[in-house]
Amino acid sequence: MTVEVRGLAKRFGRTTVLDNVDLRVGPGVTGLLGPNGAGKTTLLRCLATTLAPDAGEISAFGLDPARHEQRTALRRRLGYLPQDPGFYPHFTVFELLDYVAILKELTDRSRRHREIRRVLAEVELADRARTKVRKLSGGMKQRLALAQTLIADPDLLVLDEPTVGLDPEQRMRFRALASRLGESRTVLLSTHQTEDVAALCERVIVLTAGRVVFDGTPEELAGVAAGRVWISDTPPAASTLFWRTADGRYRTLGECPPSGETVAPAIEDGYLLLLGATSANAGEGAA
Ligand SMILES: Nc1ncnc2c1ncn2[C@@H]1O[C@H](COP(=O)(O)OP(=O)(O)OP(=O)(O)O)[C@@H](O)[C@H]1O
Repeated sequence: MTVEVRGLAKRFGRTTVLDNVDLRVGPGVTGLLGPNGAGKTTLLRCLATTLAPDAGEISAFGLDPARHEQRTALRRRLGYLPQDPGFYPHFTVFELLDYVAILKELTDRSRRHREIRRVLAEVELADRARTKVRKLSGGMKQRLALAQTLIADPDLLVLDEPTVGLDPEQRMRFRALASRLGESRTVLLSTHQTEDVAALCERVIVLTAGRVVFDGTPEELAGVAAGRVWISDTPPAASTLFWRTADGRYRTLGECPPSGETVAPAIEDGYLLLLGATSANAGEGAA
């Protein structure tokens, strides 16, 4: 396993944000799902060595980020896409990547510039190399953030909501890139997009209130809702989650509606059931 986490705990003030998290993540693409505030970013920050946990152990490539020298060695093998990458707005795209590449110890100028051209091509920003960062669109900034993550070809990629702000074409390109990387590297990404998990991840971990509540394949997550997704001509009781589909029928998650027929569940259904969300939005579906 690339990453092993045991008994990880983190509090901010009185709030327990990570509560005894155990994880093992190996090569391939693993998705981290969880509602807002579940602790995903906090967990990824601990793995990316930007935040020290209060308790527990992390080992990545056998290295312990709590130890200074091992932390440095780990950072050499790590690419981290933070949720809010702070960019210097007056840098050009190329200057910014050059700066990051220097921090990543690419000291040879021509090798470094080759590497920058490589990552710019990966995220389709080659034609923006001379553009100031402040002039990029939101989606382009996100791709620039991804580009800096790829510099020096890290073995472990920790990506916090990498598809936020990407248009559909760029999301597809990201999936292609991430799955290619996942063939030989370890990619751990957080997302709210269950479609990305379905399309891309071999494994999915669900975190809620700082605890791992599911760890399995996307199919197994969908399977949580097996026999609990229905299509019917009449709306169900208002206490279940349902909506009217384009063909005028009702899709219900949870209790069987009158004369309902079961349909195959999606990952999102399993995820929502796991979070106990079937009555949280009761009746909204009829709107
Ligand atoms: N530096 C901090 N100081 C205080 N509280 C924090 C800090 N960072 C995170 N938190 C709190 O920790 C909890 C978990 O936050 P975190 O950002 O890890 O969640 P998340 O699962 O990534 O959420 P989202 O999906 O909204 O990005 C939240 O209650 C948040 O307010």
